[in-house]
Amino acid sequence: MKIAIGSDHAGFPLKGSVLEFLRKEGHEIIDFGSHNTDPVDFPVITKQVCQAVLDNEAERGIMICGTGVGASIAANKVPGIRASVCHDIYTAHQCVEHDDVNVMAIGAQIIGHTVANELIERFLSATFSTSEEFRRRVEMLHEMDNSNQK
Ligand SMILES: O=C(CO)[C@H](O)[C@H](O)[C@H](O)COP(=O)(O)O
Repeated sequence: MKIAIGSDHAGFPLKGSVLEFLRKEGHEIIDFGSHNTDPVDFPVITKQVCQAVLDNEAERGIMICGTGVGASIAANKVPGIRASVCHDIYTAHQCVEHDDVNVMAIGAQIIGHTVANELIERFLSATFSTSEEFRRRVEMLHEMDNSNQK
């Protein structure tokens, strides 16, 4: 799968092991930085990751900040993006199955690399349900995106 990934300075320490894991699993990666621990504002990198998903350069996005919170807030402001902080296994797959989440946010100050890799594996292997109820709800989210753009 093609994955767009990014972090801020707080997420950078976890990004290395995540990149290694993604490569080992055979994923194609677009890395939008950060490439060191110099302070960088998470909305800047988050927007780039989200744009790559919207442009179909990547099928899913992964953002790593300190807590995952700032990145998920920023990503959810981009029309067409549905983002979630995923710090437990159930959320990591259910958010895709029910809500068609396309950007996962994780916090390097909250979880370690082993948990991060397992969460990412569950997120990437999940697929959106074909059930009408979930499709209907995500369609409502699209409508909210469109009305907010006006
Ligand atoms: O977690 C974050 C936002 O939700 C950020 O990654 C930062 O860790 C957090 O905002 C703290 O900022 P700082 O510049 O690292 O002190």
